[in-house]
Order: sequence, then structure tokens, then C-alpha cells
Amino acid sequence: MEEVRSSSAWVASHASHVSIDSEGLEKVVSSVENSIPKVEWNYEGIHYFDNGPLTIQYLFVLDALNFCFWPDKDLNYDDLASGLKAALENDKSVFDADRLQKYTGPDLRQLLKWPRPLPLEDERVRLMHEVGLELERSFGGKASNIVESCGKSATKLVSTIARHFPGFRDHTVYKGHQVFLYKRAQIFAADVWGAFKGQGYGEFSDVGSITIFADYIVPAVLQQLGVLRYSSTLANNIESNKEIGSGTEEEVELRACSIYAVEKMRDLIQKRTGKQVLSVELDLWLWAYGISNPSLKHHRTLSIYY
Ligand SMILES: Nc1nc2c(c(CN[C@H]3C=C[C@H](O)[C@@H]3O)cn2[C@@H]2O[C@H](COP(=O)(O)O)[C@@H](O)[C@H]2O)c(=O)[nH]1
Repeated sequence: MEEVRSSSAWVASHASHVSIDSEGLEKVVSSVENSIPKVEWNYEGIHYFDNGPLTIQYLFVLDALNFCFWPDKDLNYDDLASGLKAALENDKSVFDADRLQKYTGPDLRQLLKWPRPLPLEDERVRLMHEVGLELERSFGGKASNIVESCGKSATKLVSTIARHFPGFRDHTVYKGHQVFLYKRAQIFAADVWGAFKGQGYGEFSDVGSITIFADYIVPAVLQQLGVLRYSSTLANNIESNKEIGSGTEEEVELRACSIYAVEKMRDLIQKRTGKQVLSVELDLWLWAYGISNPSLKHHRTLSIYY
């Protein structure tokens, strides 16, 4: 994802509220360069997997809805992944393209066995409809056909998804420049790769081109590790749970600087050890670390992208 990498680098070099601490970054790299903590995809055991196309349908619906859990303090990504898994195990047609177009908010709640309205529930429902409609219109109803049409290229998969599904078009304008972040589209490619262990549907010749997935957990981890530094105003706003508007300089910098910082970490590891590390692997390590520290304060932005 060259456009993600280069536009994030542009933001990092023009940032006003977030900076990358090279010494902090070097320290973190020194502590992990000889053995990057390996985190297995689905280490939590919460995802559906049957080694076939239904797994891809599940992952696509999952990543269409993989955003904004924090406004409900009890809701986590796990609830979504395991709720959708249970729904699919109970009824194999639950994510058929025609059915996706008909769900209502209460239906989705019932699917997930969630007792109250979900955060941004109307947006989640709208995105399910969008996915169902476009899958039916262009891909014979099956997300596996999107993957098959991409000739084992993760880059092509991300751009195909962004082209067909407006809800995955995670880009913005920062200081007059278009910035591409593509969190959910890239995480879908990484989920397919992880679930199928790089084989079959999960075989991508260019998995190294995917960047990290700029959500609200990874920036908080990078800041705690001393890789990112925030201006005092931004630090106070995050500390006091003040909402940070989507598309504000602060929000774009938090996400783009995280992507850029991990790319720098990856370059440094390669330079020092000669080893090629994938951003996907670094992401899973950082994310799992963040999730295991519930006291970690993260930025709060209402967004359908992450
Ligand atoms: N960077 C990054 N962000 C990720 C994930 C995942 C899950 N990936 C699965 C794939 C394989 C593993 O086994 C994981 O289970 C979710 N998120 C984001 O986190 C936030 C949820 O936080 P909380 O509210 O505490 O549940 C929310 O923005 C969500 O979109 C990831 O991998 N990387």
C-alpha cells in the first residue's frame, strides 16, 4: 500500500501535535529485534474458521463492522467476532448477500446477543446493506470471489475493496493533502492471510506491502512505549476522555504517525538484523499488548473506519 505509506510519511513530517521519538523507537527495536514477540492470529479463539469460502464471507462482514466499540464500556471487538461466529454456526445463511441487505438494528443486536443498541448502530446496519448489495451486484454474492479476483495480491485486494465498497474508503484530507489509511480494508486482507495461514485464499505474494491498521489501540501502545510523543494539549484531551473529532489534525496525526513509526521500526529491524519483519506481525503484537492492558487510555473519535 504505497499510498498509505507515503501519505502517512507526509503527515509525520508535517505534524503539529504528534511526533516520533527516534530514541524511543530505537529502544523498542533493541528490545525486540532478536525475537519479535510472535502472536498467533486468532490467539483468542474467537473467530469462525471452516477452511472455505464461508470463512471469507464471515471475515468480510466482521471487518465491515470492525469499528468503534469504546462508547459502550462493556463492548469489545471480541464480542463482535464471537457473536458473528455463533450466529454463523447457528445458521449458515446468516451472511448471504440478500439477507445482509435486510438487517435492522434490532436484528443485528439479536445476532450478537447484545442487550442494548450498539454504538453507531445505524451506520453498522447501513454498511451491512452496502456490503450485501455490492457483493450481489459485482461478486455473485460471495466475498471469496473478491479474493479470487485479486490474483494473490493483497494490494489489489485492498484497492478492489476500496473501489467497490464506499464504507471501506478510509481516507481524509490533511493540510490540503489526501491521506490514505485503509484500516478495515487492510485488516481484512491480513485476516484472510492469518486465518488461512498464508495458504489457499490466504496466499498473497505481497503481504509485506500491508501497513499496520491505524485504530485507537496501536497509537496508545506506541505512546506508552515511548515511540510517539503528544503535545500537552493532545495528551490532556486523551487523558480526560475528551472526544477528538474525525478528520481533525490531531486524529489524522495519531493514525498516520502510528503507521509511519511502525514502518520505521520495521526498516530499523531489517537494517540491524537483516531480517524482514511484516508490519502485520508488528501490528498483532502491538495490538495484543494494548488489549491486555485495559488501563491504557486511547483517543476517542466517533468513526466508522476504526
Ligand atoms: N491494529 C489493530 N486493530 C485491531 C485489530 C483487531 C482484531 N484483529 C484480530 C485479528 C487477529 C487477531 O486474533 C485479532 O483478534 C481489532 N482492532 C481494532 O481494535 C479496536 C478494538 O478495541 P476494543 O474496543 O478494546 O475491543 C477497534 O478499533 C478495532 O477495529 C488488530 O488486529 N489490529
